[in-house]
Amino acid sequence: MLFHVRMDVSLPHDLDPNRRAELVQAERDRTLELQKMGVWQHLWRVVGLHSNISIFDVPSNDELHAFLSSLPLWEFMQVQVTPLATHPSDLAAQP
Ligand SMILES: O=C(O)C[C@H]1C=CC(=O)O1
Repeated sequence: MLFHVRMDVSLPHDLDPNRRAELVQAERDRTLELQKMGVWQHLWRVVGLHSNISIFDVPSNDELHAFLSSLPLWEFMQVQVTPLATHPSDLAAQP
């Protein structure tokens, strides 16, 4: 199942800089891991914001939630999920 996911990150302004650097590195490591697993298929930055638009491919809603909540920045994110279905006019979906 494909999901369009938007993550808006809001780190506290008074977060210790070392803790911030650790979290950002851990997030990067986990993001790369999920991409290598084929779970996190696309990742784009939203221009001008600490936000991203992503496409995930996972078997179920529960597994998507597990992957998203495994992200080190999870507690600092607002996440919007849109499940995707095949569009009948998509050329790639034509018989
Ligand atoms: O910065 C972000 O968009 C949040 C998160 C998603 C990937 C990553 O490396 O960090």
